Parts: sequence; C-alpha cells; structure tokens
Amino acid sequence: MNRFLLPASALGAAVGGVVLFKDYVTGGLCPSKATIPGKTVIVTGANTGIGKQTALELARRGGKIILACRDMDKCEAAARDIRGETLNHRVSAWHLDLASLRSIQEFAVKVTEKEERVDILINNAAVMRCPHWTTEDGFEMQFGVNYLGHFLLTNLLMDKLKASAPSRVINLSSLAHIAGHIDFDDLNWQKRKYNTKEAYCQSKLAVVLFTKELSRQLQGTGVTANALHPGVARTELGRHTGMHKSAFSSSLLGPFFWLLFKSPQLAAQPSTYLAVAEELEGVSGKYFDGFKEKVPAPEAEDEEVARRLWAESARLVGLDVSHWSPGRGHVQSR
Ligand SMILES: NC(=O)c1ccc[n+]([C@@H]2O[C@H](COP(=O)([O-])OP(=O)(O)OC[C@H]3O[C@@H](n4cnc5c(N)ncnc54)[C@H](O)[C@@H]3O)[C@@H](O)[C@H]2O)c1
Repeated sequence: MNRFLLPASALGAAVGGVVLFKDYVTGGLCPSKATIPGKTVIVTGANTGIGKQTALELARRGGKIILACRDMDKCEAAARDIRGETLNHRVSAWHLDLASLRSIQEFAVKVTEKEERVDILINNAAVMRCPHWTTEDGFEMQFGVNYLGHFLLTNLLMDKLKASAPSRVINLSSLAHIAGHIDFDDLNWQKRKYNTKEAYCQSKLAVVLFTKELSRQLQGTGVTANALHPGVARTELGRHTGMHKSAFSSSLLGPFFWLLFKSPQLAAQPSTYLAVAEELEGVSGKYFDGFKEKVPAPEAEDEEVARRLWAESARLVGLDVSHWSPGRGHVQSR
C-alpha cells in the first residue's frame, strides 16, 4: 500500500502545481460583480475571440450591446449566440470596417442618429502580422485598423460619450507595444522594408500613446480612457502566423497552448473589468496588464510623441483639428 503513497502524492502535487500555475497564467475571472443595466456598449471586432466573449460578458451584466464588425454574417451569428446564451435581447450586429474611413464615418453617423447614449466603447478589433496590405484609404493595414480606425471612431463618437458621462473608452493594446517605435518619417511603411512584427508593435504602441493623449484632452469631461493588454489567448489573431485553431488543438502542441495561453473567455475578463468596475470610476490614462495597472514602455509615456502622433493622425484621417476640442471632432471630406 505504502509503495503507492509516494507516487500518488507526487502526482497530486504535480496536478495541483499545474492547476495553480495555469490559474496564475490565466488570471481568473473579473473581480467585479457590477452590472450595467441601461448602459450602451460598443465592441469592435466582436464576432470572434476576445471581442465576442467581452460582448457576451457585458450582455450578461444587462447592457445594450452593439457588435461592430466587418463581416455581417459572422456578426449576426455572434449576436444570435450571445442573445441565446444570455437571454439579453438588446444585442445587435452593426457593420463597421475599420479599414475604411467611409465605413467608420457611416457607422458613427448611424450611432449618433439612432442611439441615445454610448457609455462604453471597447476598441478591440485588430489584425496581426498580415502581409503588406493597405486599407481602402492607403494606410498600412495594421496601423490603419488597429490604431487609426479606432482613433477616428473614438473622435466621432466623443459627443455621445461626453453626453453619457461618466463613460469609458477601453483600447486593446498588447504587451507587444514595448517592442514598438513610432517612426514619424514613415508611419505607413512606404520607405522601409516591411516588417510584419514591427508594424504590429508600432500599431499597439500608437494605441497606448493615443489613450494617454485622449485621457489628457478629456480631463474634467467624465470620459475616461484606458489601454489594456488582455494576456496571451488562443484566438484567431495568429491567423497570419500559423498560430491558429489547428495548432491549438494539435495533440503535440495543444497541451502547451492550453497551459500557457488563456481561453478567449478568460482573456475577455480584463476588458470586462475595465468596462464595469466601480472602483475604476474616474481612473484614466492608465495601461493595464490583465487586472493590474502597469507602467508601459518609456516611449508610450512620452507626451511630445503622443501630441505629435495625435496631430499627424488627425491630418491623415481628415479630422479638422483647427476647430477641434474634445467631442467636437469634425471630418473634412477627403
Ligand atoms: N490573442 C492574444 O493573445 C492577444 C494578445 C494581446 C493583445 N490582443 C488584442 O486583443 C484584441 C482582440 O484580439 P483577439 O485575440 O480576439 O483576435 P481575433 O483575431 O480573434 O479577433 C479580432 C477581431 O478584429 C476583427 N477585425 C479585423 N480587421 C477588422 C476590420 N478591418 N474591421 C473590423 N473588424 C476587424 C476581426 O474580424 C475579429 O473579429 C486585439 O486588439 C489584439 O491585438 C490579443
């Protein structure tokens, strides 16, 4: 009997260790139980991955949820899933292609006309390490979708956000921002040899700089802006890198991914926390890694870089900054 005791307790300790380690890596569930009845939430890129799970979590908490997606079939399917799972029928699918300034403007006009309020804007959509593609307006795809599209969208919705204050903007960045650099001489990768990884890192650094500058400009308005690294998750984000569904479910690498990567549901917990937590009311201009506030990369804290990026971005998307004040974004025809 005794000869089984040692191996059994070693196995028990190993299993316990794995469970504890996984818990540590994945971060756990949102610590806030706050609900959001009466609040309207927009989640971009909500048909899959972290965005879909975030929309589901917030629908469960009673919000009116707008899924803002490029592919309407997938968006409708996600909205149906969420309505079915949460029994919250105030979940709808709207078209938004962040690779098109026209689409962003149409979406913002529709929101402005049809919605009384926007309490929470979650800028979640992204593309990672795609080939050297450009958006409809000629911007490098990762810079255009991950950052510039959200920059314009947020500015165009600012009147609504201000009128609904206290309200929140949550920008999905990434730990990858620390390897980023804003090259003002070539934001759009027209001069340099294209590097998919550096372009992703630049776009995610731009998201943190945007968050900081937005927060500075919105002081006293009741609108807060925070940036977030959600953790590393098993989503479709790696579709251009080979790290996708089949790798996650392979018998060789599957257990490794299971242990070290979050499920989309767990990776949606930090976004949910930033959206609902009462203790974060008034907290703005911060960078979170999971549920914890962290210091971002030094370049992300550079106010001069942030101001310059804002001005350059406004110029690129045709936002009239000469008459600009928070909430008075005006897009000139291009
Ligand atoms: N998965 C991770 O490990 C991880 C790590 C750090 C940061 N993030 C960030 O989390 C966010 C969510 O990523 P995910 O892992 O769920 O990825 P995902 O690829 O599963 O989801 C991204 C979503 O963005 C949408 N999207 C892409 N281009 C778009 C466009 N032009 N217009 C509208 N929507 C568009 C996609 O359709 C998809 O719904 C992203 O901002 C990503 O950078 C993810």
